[in-house]
Amino acid sequence: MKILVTEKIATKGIDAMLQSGAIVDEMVGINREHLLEIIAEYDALVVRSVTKVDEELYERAGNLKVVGRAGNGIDNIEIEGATKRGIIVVNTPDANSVSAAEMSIGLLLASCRNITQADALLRSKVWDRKGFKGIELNGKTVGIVGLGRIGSLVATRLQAFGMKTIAYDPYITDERFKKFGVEKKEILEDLVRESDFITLHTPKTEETFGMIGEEAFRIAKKGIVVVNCARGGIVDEDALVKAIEDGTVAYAGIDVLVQEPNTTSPLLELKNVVNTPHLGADTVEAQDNVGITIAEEVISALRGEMVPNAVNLPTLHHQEVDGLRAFLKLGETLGRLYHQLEKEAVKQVEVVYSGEIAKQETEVITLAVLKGLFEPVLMERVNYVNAMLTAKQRGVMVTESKTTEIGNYLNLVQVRIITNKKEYTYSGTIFGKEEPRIVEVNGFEFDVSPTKYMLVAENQDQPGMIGQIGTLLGKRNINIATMQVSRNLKGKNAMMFLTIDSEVSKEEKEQIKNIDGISRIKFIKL
Ligand SMILES: NC(=O)C1=CN([C@@H]2O[C@H](COP(=O)(O)OP(=O)(O)OC[C@H]3O[C@@H](n4cnc5c(N)ncnc54)[C@H](O)[C@@H]3O)[C@@H](O)[C@H]2O)C=CC1
Ligand SMILES: O=C(O)C(=O)COP(=O)(O)O
Repeated sequence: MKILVTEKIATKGIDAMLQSGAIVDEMVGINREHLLEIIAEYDALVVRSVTKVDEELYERAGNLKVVGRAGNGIDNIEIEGATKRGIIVVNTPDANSVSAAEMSIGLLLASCRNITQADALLRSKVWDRKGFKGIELNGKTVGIVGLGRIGSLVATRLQAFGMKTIAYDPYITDERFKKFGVEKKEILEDLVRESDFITLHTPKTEETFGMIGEEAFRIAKKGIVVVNCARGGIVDEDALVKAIEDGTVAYAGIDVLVQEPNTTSPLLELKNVVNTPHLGADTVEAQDNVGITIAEEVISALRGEMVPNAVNLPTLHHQEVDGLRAFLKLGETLGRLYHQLEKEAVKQVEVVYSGEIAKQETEVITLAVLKGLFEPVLMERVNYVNAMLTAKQRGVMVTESKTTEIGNYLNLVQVRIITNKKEYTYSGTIFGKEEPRIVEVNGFEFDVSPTKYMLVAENQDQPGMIGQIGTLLGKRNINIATMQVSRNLKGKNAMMFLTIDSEVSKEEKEQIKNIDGISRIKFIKL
């Protein structure tokens, strides 16, 4: 495993990657041309907010499997290109939230109490207490745009300063507003009109870019304070400069700019703005946390394990991932069974979840089914990241259905594969905590612990069949671990499911096929 790190991350993070046996090349500040030249050598790339991870880079990165963003915002990473190629993108969304929230409050206080200006004057040997009269937070209204991880931390902290907290975030529930004691504003304009302070905590998206601009400053109270510790451009920089010059904005605290690095922004010239060079996440605690977390995630992702913070996978929490591991294995096994047993083009895949499992977030199990279904037959890499996209590209309709009713099993996952000719079904369950079992194939019931080598035979339900196959395998020194027979209608068809300890040669397969009464035999290798 070769990992390239292009931006400074904590030593603890690098050590964690090395301890896992990976080769880690730290090339902090590597230039673009050099990066494009060498990226093909690497399995994983670890970046912060500076390195652009885009189509051009993916085109050159033939071995890349994981992009690790040591931090939160992923606006420097093109997700679609990664998804298409099955490259998993992971980040550490929680690891630096507290630091970013504290920085936002720091900027707010520093700007409205003229702390940096006063400090600069005193350093120039002038003791002057005039001209620095600030404003208090107590009793004022702060408008928080985006009540996510950081916005909510800012809210509860500013409440301790005696501030009224209002927020605009149309994408979260009323319960979340209540939980944090924040008054909900249905429209941004209302928030802008009522706020004495506005602090931004949204991601940079088409919708949020420039959301605080000329129009907002036209309706804002005179003398407001604006803090942007989220992403450059969420507050329109030109409009902000104008609003500061005409007195609408009394103070601003700015940690992020559209163009970074940047030493020429007009905001740097304005005395009532406190500017910092994107330092929101720069604390010992946040960086240690980010470094260790990203190392663990990148290593897990390289090992093909589920990572809770994968950006291009369904959102899962740590406990959920742990609880689903056995189901992922089961889903993949059921998907694989189809292609080893049948050859017809798949039109539709329906995954039916019954019992306890139906209460959980099952999307990722469906991805495991698709991974199992497509991976063995496609040249390109198919994994959790691009399995759904692969299905779409192949015109395969994927549906999920759920019932919490418990039948014969506490949990049941049934995969229905529909082709132009017929429907095939494969069902499985989890026994105990971790043990996947195949319990049904095309209407025949079993209880099979899947193993690497298996043999499935369809035969006439007549005496002597089991004996003949058993004798033949025995003669060839192929040990049968388990053998089960299931029949649908007495005297008609039966299906045999054998788990065996070793592979079966071509010649042996032919011999079994020739046994009288066997209509079909398939060898399965998981
Ligand atoms: N300056 C720095 O060093 C740091 C900056 N950040 C940035 O802080 C920002 C917030 O991060 P988190 O709180 O972790 O994100 P989050 O995803 O937890 O929260 C963002 C919130 O914004 C809301 N939102 C999205 N579009 C919106 C819209 N159009 N109008 C109103 N609300 C909208 C979402 O519903 C969500 O609740 C991000 O831009 C992130 O990149 C994060 C860490 C450090
Ligand atoms: O985590 C984030 O979103 C940040 O903005 C921090 O960026 P950085 O890792 O300090 O370049």
